[in-house]
Amino acid sequence: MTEPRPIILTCGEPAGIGPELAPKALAAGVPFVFLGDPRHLPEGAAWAEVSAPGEAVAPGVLPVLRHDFAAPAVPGHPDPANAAGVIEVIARAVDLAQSGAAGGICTLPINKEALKTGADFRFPGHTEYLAHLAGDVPVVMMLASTGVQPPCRVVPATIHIALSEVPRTLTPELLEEALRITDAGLRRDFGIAAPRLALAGLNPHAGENGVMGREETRWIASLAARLRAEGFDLAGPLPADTMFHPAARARYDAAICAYHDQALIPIKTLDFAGGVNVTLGLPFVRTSPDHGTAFDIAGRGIADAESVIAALRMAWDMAGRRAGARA
Ligand SMILES: NC(=O)C1=CN([C@@H]2O[C@H](COP(=O)(O)OP(=O)(O)OC[C@H]3O[C@@H](n4cnc5c(N)ncnc54)[C@H](O)[C@@H]3O)[C@@H](O)[C@H]2O)C=CC1
Ligand SMILES: NCC(=O)COP(=O)(O)O
Repeated sequence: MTEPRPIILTCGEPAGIGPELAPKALAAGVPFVFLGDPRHLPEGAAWAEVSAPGEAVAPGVLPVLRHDFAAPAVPGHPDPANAAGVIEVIARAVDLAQSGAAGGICTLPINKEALKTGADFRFPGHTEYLAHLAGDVPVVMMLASTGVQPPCRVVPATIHIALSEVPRTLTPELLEEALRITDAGLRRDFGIAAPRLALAGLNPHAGENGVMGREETRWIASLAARLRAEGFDLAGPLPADTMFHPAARARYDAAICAYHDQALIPIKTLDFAGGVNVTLGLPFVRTSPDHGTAFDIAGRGIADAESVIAALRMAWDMAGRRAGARA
């Protein structure tokens, strides 16, 4: 039974709210170190440079593993010169987690457009980039609430693609993989011994027996039946519009949805402040706040730190479970 190593908090987009959230995140009360350029922290923030995760600093002081960027940050205005630094920080955090020097990573938000423009970043987000860095392993994005009961946990089986591409991207293989990774992730990282899964249909009313779309009758229902026969506790395909009220959420531990907004609208509506984004399937722990770079408020000091605090605590819990320190 050993406590895990500290979590790495990656800086994300320096022109977003990430850097101003880092000092506020000390309120999480779990060991972590900020990986980024200290010039991007808010003026007056108490920070101290460390050379490795876990090096002691005074209470209330943000430990910083220094990563020098090309340019200072102007809130709300991403500098293309800094895009490479953002990407390097994520890769460096993964190295630290993979080597065992860190217990896991918690990522502050990146701006996908800024990375594409500034560094021709070819991944739609952290999730896909982390899967690549881990050796192109299959993963799923799960968003988990911490501030509502019954909890809301959602997995979009397809992620950052155009809505018009969803029906052809959502294949039986992809959906089955998402269900299996979610089931395994809930057991491994959330201590849920027998996960109850709920599967959303693709179409309104889950197709209503083929009247409003045929994917459910063509293959989704039979996939669900096969997995149930194998032992999965799996309901569905269900109409997505009635899956997220409290009585419905009480019946499952995670909802597997067909596409991004079907999954993320309910959780961001129910618990924007306390939502945490988790990547399941990676060989290391990764969480993130559920919000983005919020350029509209960056630099004003008003960004709410609840989600990053919840994300750090969740990463610490997951790391503890993997290290055998928690049940
Ligand atoms: N994990 C990540 O790296 C994520 C990155 N993004 C990226 O962020 C960028 C902006 O995305 P948007 O859709 O505009 O979402 P957003 O979450 O950045 O902002 C949506 C609205 O919520 C507010 N908001 C967000 N976080 C807040 C906080 N902590 N406290 C107070 N108010 C907050 C913003 O001011 C804005 O009005 C995009 O490039 C997107 O791809 C979005 C989500 C996650
Ligand atoms: N909409 C959720 C989101 O953009 C998170 O993406 P990722 O960077 O965590 O892959």
